[in-house]
Amino acid sequence: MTHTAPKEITGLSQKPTTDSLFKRCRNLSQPMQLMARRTMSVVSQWSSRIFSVELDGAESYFAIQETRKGDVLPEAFRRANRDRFYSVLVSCSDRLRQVKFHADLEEKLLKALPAGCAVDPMSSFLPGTRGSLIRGYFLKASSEDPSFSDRLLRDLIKDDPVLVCSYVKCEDGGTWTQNLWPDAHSEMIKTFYVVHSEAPKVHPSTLNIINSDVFYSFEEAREVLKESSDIIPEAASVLELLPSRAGPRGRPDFPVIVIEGLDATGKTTLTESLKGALGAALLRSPPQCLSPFRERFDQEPPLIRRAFYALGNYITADQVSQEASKGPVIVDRFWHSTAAYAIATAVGGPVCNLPDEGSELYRWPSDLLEPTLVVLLTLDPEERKRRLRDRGLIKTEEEQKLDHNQLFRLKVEQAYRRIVGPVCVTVDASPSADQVLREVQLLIKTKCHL
Ligand SMILES: Nc1ncnc2c1ncn2[C@@H]1O[C@H](COP(=O)(O)OP(=O)(O)OP(=O)(O)O)[C@@H](O)[C@H]1O
Ligand SMILES: Nc1ccn([C@H]2C[C@H](O)[C@@H](COP(=O)(O)O)O2)c(=O)n1
Repeated sequence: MTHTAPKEITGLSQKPTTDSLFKRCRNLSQPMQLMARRTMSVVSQWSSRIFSVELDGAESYFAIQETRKGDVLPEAFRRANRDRFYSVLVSCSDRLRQVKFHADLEEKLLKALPAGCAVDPMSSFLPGTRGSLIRGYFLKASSEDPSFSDRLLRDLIKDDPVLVCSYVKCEDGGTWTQNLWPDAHSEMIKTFYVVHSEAPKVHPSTLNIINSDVFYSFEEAREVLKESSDIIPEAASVLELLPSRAGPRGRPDFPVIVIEGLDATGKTTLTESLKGALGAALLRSPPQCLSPFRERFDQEPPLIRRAFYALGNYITADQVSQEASKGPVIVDRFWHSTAAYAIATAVGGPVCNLPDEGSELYRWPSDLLEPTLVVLLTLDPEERKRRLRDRGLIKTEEEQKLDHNQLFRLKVEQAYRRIVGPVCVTVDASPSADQVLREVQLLIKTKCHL
């Protein structure tokens, strides 16, 4: 089968040596050098990458090849009746700049692109390689003015940490080429043929979870806040509230019981009752002292938001240690919530995309106090919705959103159950508040001898 290379790439494939690229890097400012080095390291393994485009919530994968072998068109290229696509992937050695830029990119693209363009989330990764996932968007250009998108992306690539590719249909229509554009630091342009790729065995988002979504040590989470303090003044205030290091993990004198569950499963009701019934101290994570900063961190990308919640657990752990030398302690949410919500958010799609049971992603942080018992309250979704409505915090239009989020809630609940470390017991929270209290008291008696 014959294929004519698309015009824009003909004659541009002079590839400079790695050495000449490094030399060029040395003439750049330090942040630019870092950016260039990161780009080079990503580009050096470009042809081994798999690309994933999210279309209507489902992922379509494609690989790239230097020579044309077979023409199974990836889903992303089959659907729309367009003749041009682009990908914009964010890659930068400064992780804060990377996540902040990515967080703003979709809006930036949608604002700038002409009407009729579509922007879908996409990512690229090296199968099985931890930390290799980079995220961005797949653009379907408007056929009315294709040169507009070209110009926009050429401007973007000049100063911003992005790798841009255009996708052009081969003249015989059988397949498409991916053309990796040169950026500000290189003259490389590479052309590949796109081919369908099967879904990887493990969902690609799991490759970047460690220290991006879930933090397994105090130091790793604190480092993110330290890096953020230049751009987020509140981060400096949170750093001041932190203990100097993770507290000792020795067994507390009195039992520490954590109550976990989705919102409106009855945690507040139960923890208040347990406090009275057991004469226990009641603590929560995030702790009260972080309340003034929570709203601010909830607006940040996952890297920063999750580091904030992770650190909240260490502050609570310190308070727990002190209280547990005097009597039993009840804790409203702790590390299970931090990890389960983070994993469920990071992993798109259905429950089967979650890391398998036994995955290292569900391990308890080695430097965090282990509770004696974790009680996970579960509730039928309809009853939970009824309780939310009765509580007055739900409006009719929000119910639709809740239904839509049902998949997310299923993932949170599964992730909760898969976390290993302290003993975690599931309790059905649908009986009356008194009955739930009695059941949990019995559990505490059996497991904590209290
Ligand atoms: N066992 C129960 N039976 C019926 N209603 C209950 C029960 N437990 C709690 N509720 C009611 O359900 C609503 C949610 O309960 P609660 O605030 O304790 O949940 P929560 O898990 O702490 O929620 P959130 O995480 O959103 O703070 C409240 O109106 C509460 O009175
Ligand atoms: N220890 C914690 C407590 C809470 N979170 C996050 C997870 C959810 O996004 C949200 C739920 O809290 P609520 O609205 O019920 O107060 O907060 C966490 O990550 N870690």
